[in-house]
Amino acid sequence: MTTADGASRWALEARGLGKRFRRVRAVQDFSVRIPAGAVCGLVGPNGAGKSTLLGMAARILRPTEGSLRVFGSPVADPAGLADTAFLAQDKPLFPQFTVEDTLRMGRELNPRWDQAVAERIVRSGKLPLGARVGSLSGGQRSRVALALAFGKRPRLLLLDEPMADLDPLAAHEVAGLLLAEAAEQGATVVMSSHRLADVATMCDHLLAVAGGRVRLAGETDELLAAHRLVTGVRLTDGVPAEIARHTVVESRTTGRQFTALIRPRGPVEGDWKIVEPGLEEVLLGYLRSPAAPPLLTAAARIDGPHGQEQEDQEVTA
Ligand SMILES: Nc1ncnc2c1ncn2[C@@H]1O[C@H](COP(=O)(O)OP(=O)(O)OP(=O)(O)O)[C@@H](O)[C@H]1O
Repeated sequence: MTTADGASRWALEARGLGKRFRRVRAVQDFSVRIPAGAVCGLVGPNGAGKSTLLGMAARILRPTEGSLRVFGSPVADPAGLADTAFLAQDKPLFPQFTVEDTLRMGRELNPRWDQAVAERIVRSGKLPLGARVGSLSGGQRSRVALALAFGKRPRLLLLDEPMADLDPLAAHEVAGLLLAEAAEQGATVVMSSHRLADVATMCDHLLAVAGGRVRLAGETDELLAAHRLVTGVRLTDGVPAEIARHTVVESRTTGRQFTALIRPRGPVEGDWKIVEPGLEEVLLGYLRSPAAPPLLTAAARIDGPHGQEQEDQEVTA
């Protein structure tokens, strides 16, 4: 689908996407889309396929199944390369280069380079342009790597754990910088992270993966609003019948106390305490329960032969 000016509404569209490394299926049956302009958190346990997915979108890895489109063009089309910036987990930079050399390299390699943007990011961290990259702290190196990425003026910024090695203060600073630059440039950001607090504060979209498959995808608010956390005193063994008629993502019992994360299919009957769960409760529920059906909001879902099935939802407290 395209907008009035002909641009694709979707930054990423995966249809039946898969990546196999010999016997390992790192990504499989992956059908999802991320709208242009989203700041999307990519979350999941170690080995879930997050880096593989980012690597395919960044054109570093070639899909072995299905298709992947970036702003409507097949990922194999070299024309889209200039639109994408990728910040790998280890933020590769040349340690012998100064900050200034690094920005010069960015300028020489990228036809759309914006020196003012790159310098603003570096200067706002009070980094001397003459400092050698190898002498910088982890947080300062992250800032240089982000300057290099944003200097490209990308439409799509793919970040693999951008804040993993930062202290809380530096992480807060880098998060603010990232959101401000992304908003100013109108860029779409897909950012993998194990730091759920960062994802909750920064991201308006979520893509949760496990075992190379989509578990949750769509607008964060909508995903959370589709769930309820139900607690109360259990009177029978197993999941009480009035709860079992909803989609039960996860349930547990401690003594006589029963707790369940559900996707309500209508009003929840019975004497239960019912609240809307937080991001961490929802994510952990899905990651602990591989058999729970995935949930994709209408914006994230791709219908068709490779699209995921989704149940009808009716959310009521
Ligand atoms: N080059 C490779 N060769 C073989 N197997 C690979 C390769 N890259 C990734 N894998 C495998 O693919 C699966 C997904 O790995 P990936 O790095 O995408 O996970 P991840 O979600 O990014 O994990 P983490 O949170 O630990 O960074 C893992 O089982 C991993 O061992």
